[in-house]
Amino acid sequence: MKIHGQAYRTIWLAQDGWRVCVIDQTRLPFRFETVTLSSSEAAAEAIRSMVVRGAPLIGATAAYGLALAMRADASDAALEAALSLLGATRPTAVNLHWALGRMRRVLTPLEPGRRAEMAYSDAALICDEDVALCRAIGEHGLGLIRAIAAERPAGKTINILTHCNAGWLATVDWGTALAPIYLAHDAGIPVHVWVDETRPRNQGAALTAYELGAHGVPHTVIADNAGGHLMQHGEVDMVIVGTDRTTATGDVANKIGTYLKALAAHDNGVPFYVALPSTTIDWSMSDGLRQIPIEERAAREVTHLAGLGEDGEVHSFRVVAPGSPAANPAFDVTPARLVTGLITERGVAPASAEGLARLFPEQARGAAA
Ligand SMILES: CSC[C@H]1O[C@H](OP(=O)(O)O)[C@H](O)[C@@H]1O
Repeated sequence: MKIHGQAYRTIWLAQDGWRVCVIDQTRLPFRFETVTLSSSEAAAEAIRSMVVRGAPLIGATAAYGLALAMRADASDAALEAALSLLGATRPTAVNLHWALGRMRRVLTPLEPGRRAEMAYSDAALICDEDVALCRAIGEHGLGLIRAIAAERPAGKTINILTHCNAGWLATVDWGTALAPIYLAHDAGIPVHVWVDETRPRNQGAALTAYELGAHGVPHTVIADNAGGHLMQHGEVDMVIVGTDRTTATGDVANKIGTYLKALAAHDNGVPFYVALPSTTIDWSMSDGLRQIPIEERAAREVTHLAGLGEDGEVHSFRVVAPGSPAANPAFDVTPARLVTGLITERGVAPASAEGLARLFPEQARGAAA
């Protein structure tokens, strides 16, 4: 997408052809800074510290992290060490394990001398594929927005609520939940986005608002607890969120707070859609609540808030009483029964094993085997 008129992806090769550049998302929205990664350890730290975040982008960064590792040492031992290092960074986003598993299958059979070249090639392919998958999600999601607009008075603004950041900053480009919104806006459909701030890391207030503003999409940042009230008063026509891992039966792990929005949507008859590439489906899981690992992040993310001071510098402020403990589960699981539909690159599926198997028969067969 474009920032100040310049097209960007979230991850790209440096001009030297081997180091990897990413946008430092911990500095947004106040500073647009890039980080150049030159080792698998740096790639792992970028994922752990959320310099890069979002399931597809985590997968892409891990893939390039393996390429950096193979450039340094392409031995079997080094490959295994890099897979372990990168695989241990964050537990919930399945794209991480999908990308590492794909790269393992590609690299293991190769002579060490060929591994670096192939790793860079497959990492680039993973990025290009992600862009295409997310663009396709956008097209299918656009169809849903058009259908809702057709049921409203001509020209009425379609109000869409989203949680966290599932925009182009969470992927290589386009995003998942925001891709349909970008396409609807560009097609001239009047859309407005309620942007959940998304405590504690504020990906909504800091990243989604930044993205939508840069693209000229009308939006309003709201407290996380305001969404239910807006739904009760008819101010939300649909909800679209992303996901970090969705089971083969349609249970959805996403940023903490998503489940509460799904409950409010269900109670108010508001369609609740989840946008995802098939790389975010975990075909090995059928019970999200019991099987999906939920990342517990540092208490400091709850007790402190980063913001722009009067001096124009970014500071961290304590917002919790000194000495009070804080808990920080980073994701929750929305059961399939609360999900209206899954917007994938192959179309919109009911949130069920049958619905996903119809769109991805080859994957469902493999999981059943
Ligand atoms: C398209 S994946 C976006 C997904 O990832 C976010 O989590 P995090 O910012 O911690 O990586 C959030 O759950 C988004 O919905």
